[in-house]
Amino acid sequence: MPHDIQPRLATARRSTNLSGTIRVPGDKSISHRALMFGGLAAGETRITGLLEGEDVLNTGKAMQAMGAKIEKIGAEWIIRGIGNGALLAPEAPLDFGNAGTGSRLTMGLVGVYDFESTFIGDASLSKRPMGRILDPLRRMGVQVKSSEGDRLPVTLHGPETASPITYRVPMASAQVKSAVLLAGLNAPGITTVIEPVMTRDHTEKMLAGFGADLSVETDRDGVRTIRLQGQGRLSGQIIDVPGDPSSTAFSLVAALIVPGSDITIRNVLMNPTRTGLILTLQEMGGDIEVLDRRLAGGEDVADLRVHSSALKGVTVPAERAPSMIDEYPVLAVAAAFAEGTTIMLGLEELRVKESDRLSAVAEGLALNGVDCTEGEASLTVCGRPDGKGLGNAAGGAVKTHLDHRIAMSFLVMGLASEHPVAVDDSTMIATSFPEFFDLMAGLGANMEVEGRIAQ
Ligand SMILES: O=C(O)C1=C[C@@H](OP(=O)(O)O)[C@@H](O)[C@H](O)C1
Ligand SMILES: C=C(OP(=O)(O)O)C(=O)O
Repeated sequence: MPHDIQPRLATARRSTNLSGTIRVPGDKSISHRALMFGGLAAGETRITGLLEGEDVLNTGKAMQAMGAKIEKIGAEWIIRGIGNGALLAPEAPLDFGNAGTGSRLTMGLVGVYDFESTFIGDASLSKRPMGRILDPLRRMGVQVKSSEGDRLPVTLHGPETASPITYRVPMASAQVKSAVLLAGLNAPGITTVIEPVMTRDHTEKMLAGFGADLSVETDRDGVRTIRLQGQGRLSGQIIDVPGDPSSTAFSLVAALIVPGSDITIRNVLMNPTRTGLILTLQEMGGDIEVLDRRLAGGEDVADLRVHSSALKGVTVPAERAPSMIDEYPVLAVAAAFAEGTTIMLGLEELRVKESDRLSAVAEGLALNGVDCTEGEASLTVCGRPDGKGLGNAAGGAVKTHLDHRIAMSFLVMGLASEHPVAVDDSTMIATSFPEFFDLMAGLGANMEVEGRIAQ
């Protein structure tokens, strides 16, 4: 587990001419759901392209603890599911490590069962708010024991029969939407989720693919109403997981800011609920060609060809936040190399990720010489296109707070800064992107991980 491993300092240094063709690992959101729904559905699910990051593997372990059979044969993951409504009581607490998605979706999935399930995680996950999931579960009749402020550890015990609810999601969160829908799978009747702001729609699409009786209606204002008929049959599927756009973001921004770069990233998920970063970087003047757009397993995918570009500052509207919520740290890095000012709005959800990403980014930028201002829910970054003076000549390391995206984003920053950029811990990168260092090195990026304990 990453939280038992000694932190490892990592440093990135100025690089030139990144080049080559890569494939990033499978999408994390789809991978979690593939294991969950495959573990729940009757019959066999076969998955290729699964992200083998620690977050996703913890979801697999939780499904095994509740009765699913999961094995890897060659490149394929083969799941024998237990059948909707038939999960077994886990004998020990379910440990989700660093993963908000794994823990929150599983709370919905199993919390409504008439037995006890306990959820634990690492120091980062234990600080994150779980009330957003526990409130709708309480309304469905679930008894909840939680730590102060509705944090982990959490123990749930569902009623004999869960009550289906109508729930308006109070914040833009695919995890909350998904948890309520998954709870609805085991409640008789129709569970309705109203989503005022659209977030990633993998749960809806994939549940329908597994055979759930689910409908989505969108009104003129874009408010979505998702209705799920509970206690239906789900059956095993064949899933090929496309490349993760959130992992793609790091090599994409690196190629834009490192002079002389020309890279291609193959098989990237282009679901429109996930492409806000690409749109924003294109608006900033980023040369990103979207090639061979195609449909694979019900999802849009494409290859991206990226050349280094002179970027300019833009204002990123609040409405775009859900489609790029995990990409703001690396967008802030791109903004540090853009001409002029970039203003990012609608960032309140960044405060409750693996770290308070808004303050972690602002502190890391300031440590490395970038002029930036942290607002309550906004970030303003004044760029320096040639990277002159950026980085930390004294070797000061960015505090990553157990947050993989902070670690990877600042390592990307070091590739175009005059001075090196160091991060205090790179072990968490394995939660979402174990191949990060190898892929970046293959493109010619100058990064190193030290085998010593960070300060
Ligand atoms: O549903 C998902 O797979 C995810 C939803 C988002 O979280 P929120 O629902 O908290 O916005 C995102 O940040 C996370 O990485 C993955
Ligand atoms: C927020 C993230 O994940 P999670 O909520 O699953 O921990 C992320 O991967 O950036």
